[in-house]
Amino acid sequence: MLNVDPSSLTGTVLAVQANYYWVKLHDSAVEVASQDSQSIIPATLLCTRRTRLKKVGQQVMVGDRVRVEEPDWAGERGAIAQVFPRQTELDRPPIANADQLLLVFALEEPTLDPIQLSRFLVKAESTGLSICLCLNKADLVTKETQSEWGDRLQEWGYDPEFISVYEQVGLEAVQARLQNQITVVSGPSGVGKSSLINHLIPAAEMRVGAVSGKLGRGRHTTRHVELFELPQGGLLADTPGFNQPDLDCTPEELMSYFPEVRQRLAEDSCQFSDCLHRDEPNCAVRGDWERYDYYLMFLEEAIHYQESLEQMRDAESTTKVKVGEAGQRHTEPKLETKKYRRPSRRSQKQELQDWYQQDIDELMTDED
Ligand SMILES: Nc1nc2c(ncn2[C@@H]2O[C@H](COP(=O)(O)OP(=O)(O)OP(=O)(O)O)[C@@H](O)[C@H]2O)c(=O)[nH]1
Ligand SMILES: [Zn+2]
Repeated sequence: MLNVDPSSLTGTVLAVQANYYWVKLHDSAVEVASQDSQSIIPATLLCTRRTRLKKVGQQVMVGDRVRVEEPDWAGERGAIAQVFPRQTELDRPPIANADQLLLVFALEEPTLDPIQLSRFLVKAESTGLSICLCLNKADLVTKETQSEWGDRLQEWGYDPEFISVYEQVGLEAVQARLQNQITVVSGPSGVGKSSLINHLIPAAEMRVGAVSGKLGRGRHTTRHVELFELPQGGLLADTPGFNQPDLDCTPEELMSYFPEVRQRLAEDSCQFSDCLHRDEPNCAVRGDWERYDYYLMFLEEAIHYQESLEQMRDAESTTKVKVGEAGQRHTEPKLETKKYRRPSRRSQKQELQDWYQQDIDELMTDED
């Protein structure tokens, strides 16, 4: 008979497969349980979800902190009885309570492209998580190139780690930034994400990897999300975060994703509250900061995005749902709504940006 305080048995969901959840018990829970039980307390339990949770539609995500009931220590089983409120929630990959993104780029092979990097940074900013930027393959560039990039990125508002997985340089600093955090890895293809992950998570820790197969190639094809334990504490999602750097943000959102804009608006304000920082008079943001042109380029995209949102909204309000005889629903246009179409305005910048997008899409296409 167990005397464990039922509320103390908490853990974090590391992986989800069908209706099963791999829950890593929190150290405190293991400690309490060990005092009360003769059995060896396993580090992870394979859990089901209580019917009660299913009934209220409570989903369980990787990263969720949960309370487990009715542990079967010998069988290493349990049941999730409660999901604690989430601090953060990512869509792609679906992960709860992530603290930060580990954005990995290479200095060479492929050559660091400031526009592609900015695109990823903007996307990373849009998650609201903190960003740890790692520039890998430092072995391929000179110290001067590294310090140039270092200064440049400081100006952008970032504090990158220069690393070389090959030469094992800078990896302790990365480890320190991952400690006790839930981190999601992201970055374009070929920059060394897998190499870095394999370094950070020793093979011995990959036991849970049996859930999804080995970490490494193939992890992209499964679209399976799993958190791995870092030896010094903390969890790392093996699935690279967003691979599609479509910005999908409105102009207003976009500006908040540039540290340079945030900083300028904290010190001063524009004459117009809805200033897009393009050519409006008395703008506090427009200026000779390096990424201002990228801002303008992404702004075009954000404006298009907003327009497409508005068009969708218009389309919704110009159709009505009809219910047919058999109860089937279909939409048909409402009468007498005036139709207006915006002239498609494709500036040079937009074309340039499309070109980059195409480039990135090609880069992003996995082998699967
Ligand atoms: N010179 C150098 N090459 C590296 C370094 N780290 C990784 N590489 C090489 O870069 C290539 C890509 O590494 P991966 O770890 O597969 O990169 P990835 O980001 O996981 O790539 P995808 O699986 O396509 O997303 C491989 O040939 C690695 O051996 C490094 O520090 N220096
Ligand atoms: Zn402005």
